Amino acid sequence: MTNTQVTLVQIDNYGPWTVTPEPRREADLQTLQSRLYADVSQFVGNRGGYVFFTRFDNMIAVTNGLDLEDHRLLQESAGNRYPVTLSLGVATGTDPVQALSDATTRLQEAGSAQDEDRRECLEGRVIEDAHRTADDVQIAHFDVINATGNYTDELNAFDTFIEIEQGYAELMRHMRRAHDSLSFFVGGDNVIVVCPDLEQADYEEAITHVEEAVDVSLQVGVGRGENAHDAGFGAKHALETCRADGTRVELEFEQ
Ligand SMILES: Nc1nc2c(ncn2[C@@H]2O[C@H](COP(=O)(O)OP(=O)(O)OP(=O)(O)O)[C@@H](O)[C@H]2O)c(=O)[nH]1
Repeated sequence: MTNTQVTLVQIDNYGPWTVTPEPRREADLQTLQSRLYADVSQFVGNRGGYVFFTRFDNMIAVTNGLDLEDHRLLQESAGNRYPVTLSLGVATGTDPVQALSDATTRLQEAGSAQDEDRRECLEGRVIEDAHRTADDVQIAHFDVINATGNYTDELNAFDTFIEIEQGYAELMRHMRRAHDSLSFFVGGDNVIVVCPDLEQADYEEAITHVEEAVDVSLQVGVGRGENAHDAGFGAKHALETCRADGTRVELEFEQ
């Protein structure tokens, strides 16, 4: 059984900050957001976790292996180096969507994202070391089949982007509704999905659904591990097997 530890990272009072005392230059906001994401990703990634940029002002992380002390250090380090601060909500569970909902509720109960007095909150609980297992995280790494030949080398860069985004939008909605999973675009033609205990047939169903709905063809590798890196690394190896064998779904673990 999976037991995913999810952390919601929220920039405190960011909306008001972007327009105080007057609107700030957009390029500066984009630079701040991408540097902050890079730093959070490096901090969490060095400890075996994954962070997804999602909306940049709210980022979602899989943090199995990080304890509350690690979370506090992330807040302190970001607060020392950026003009904004971070609040963190943490929750765990067999269903990653439910874990994210619980993490979100904890932050919402601590105060609004635009409450001046809610700063550097850390709410929630992590998985005790003694309860961690080698199957806690299940990650699926989806990729558009031959995106280079079908899109990148054929269409202009914006029309390629539209095709890839269509595939992502359909996959993310379907995985959320039908399979209780969280999907994140990670660049190129790749989508990483944080899953509960799904099986080969679930992934085949999702790929068929996306193909029928928006005519985008996907392949997927799936891995498990004690943290996001281990599960995601297994998924990448399984995806290489898809590429080598021409298969659509590869699991790197026994069902
Ligand atoms: N984040 C991330 N991006 C990747 C990864 N592998 C490839 N990409 C991105 O995906 C783009 C397309 O690469 P591929 O997926 O290998 O190319 P493809 O033409 O779809 O070929 P096949 O996947 O073999 O069908 C690259 O330019 C990268 O931007 C990965 O593991 N992680």
